[in-house]
Amino acid sequence: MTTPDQTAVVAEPTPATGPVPPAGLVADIVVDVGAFTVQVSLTVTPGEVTCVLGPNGAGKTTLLRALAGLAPITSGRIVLDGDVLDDPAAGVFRPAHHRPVGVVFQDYLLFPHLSARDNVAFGLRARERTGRRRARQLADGWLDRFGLADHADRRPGQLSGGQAQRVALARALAPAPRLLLLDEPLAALDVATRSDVRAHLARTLAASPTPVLLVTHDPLDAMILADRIVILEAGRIVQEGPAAEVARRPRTRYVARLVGLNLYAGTANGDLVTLDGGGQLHIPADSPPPGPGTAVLVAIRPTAVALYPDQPPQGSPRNVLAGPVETLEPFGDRVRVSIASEPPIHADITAAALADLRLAPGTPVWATIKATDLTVYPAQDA
Ligand SMILES: Nc1ncnc2c1ncn2[C@@H]1O[C@H](COP(=O)(O)OP(=O)(O)OP(=O)(O)O)[C@@H](O)[C@H]1O
Repeated sequence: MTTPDQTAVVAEPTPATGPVPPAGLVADIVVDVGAFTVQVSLTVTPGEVTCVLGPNGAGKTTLLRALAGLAPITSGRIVLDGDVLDDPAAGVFRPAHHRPVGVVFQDYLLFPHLSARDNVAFGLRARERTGRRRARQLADGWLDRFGLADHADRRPGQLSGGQAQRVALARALAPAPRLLLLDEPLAALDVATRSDVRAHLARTLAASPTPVLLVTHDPLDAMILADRIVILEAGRIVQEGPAAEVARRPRTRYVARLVGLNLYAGTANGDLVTLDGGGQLHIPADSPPPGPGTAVLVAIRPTAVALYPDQPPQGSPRNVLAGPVETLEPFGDRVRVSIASEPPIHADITAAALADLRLAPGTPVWATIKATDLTVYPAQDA
């Protein structure tokens, strides 16, 4: 029950405030470079790491350059923590050096004539107007945190690739940017260094409240570093979501290849899907059947595909495909066999199975997949 005293407290008028702008990045932009157009709508919230994945020429770098203020947008708006950085219709354009945005490109772009300390201090002095002495002290703190205290006096040419990458990250983070943009930050590193630096990057980004947009070609980077994945193809976002969801239900062939799945588009009728590219697949009868004529995607893990040298006996509710082996490639601890069947399919088999089957390009082979190993989902987002 409410006493009169409590009512008086609750009834105290609160000052009117305007709507609180969303924190983090909100971008809805069109960018034209030559004949190519990037058109995306994107948000990144504080503390979130979003990875942008896409094939060569998809527009990933163009997107990052626009957000950094290094390329003008044609139309739309870029808003960071409620501050409008770009809005050509309103005549707003905040130049790159006045944006609270940290940028790390794959070739680091460290100043070759400056020590690691002065490279990091440069970022602080440029953005924060920090005095030289103070900037160097702060830079030493960052280098220490990144395990580089002993390398502060070295120039970039005296650092390994991994160390230089950490200096670049320290330089970008030191001025406390409100958005961090990373363009293929691990691409220039050799395989061994890459996994160390990836682990360091994962720890650093997880501990940072700064929203991060990271461009990569490498699905492993995305799976390890990202809270959310955005797939860019031909300048458009074709899929976005948590990494596990994107991996489980790819919406394009590019994504399916990226996460190592077979993917087919087709039309469902009961428990049979007629594929757009030719062929049919039996889908699980017990799953809720898509309505007749529904456009669906069917995903199959290559490890769920069993191979036989001869036609397997009929009977069980399996899909049976036949065709010659097209290619054989090592894939992790298995061998990926691509078969020119209808539809074409990839199977991942062990080296022992490969030896048993005596497969080579051109060998005829039968592939079976249980209906229960097919994942079926609507081709359009619900
Ligand atoms: N300054 C420019 N003038 C004309 N076209 C450009 C310019 N910059 C980029 N492009 C074109 O825009 C498209 C997207 O390029 P962008 O570098 O953004 O792709 P990307 O996804 O980063 O590719 P990659 O993975 O190969 O680095 C490409 O077709 C490229 O040729």
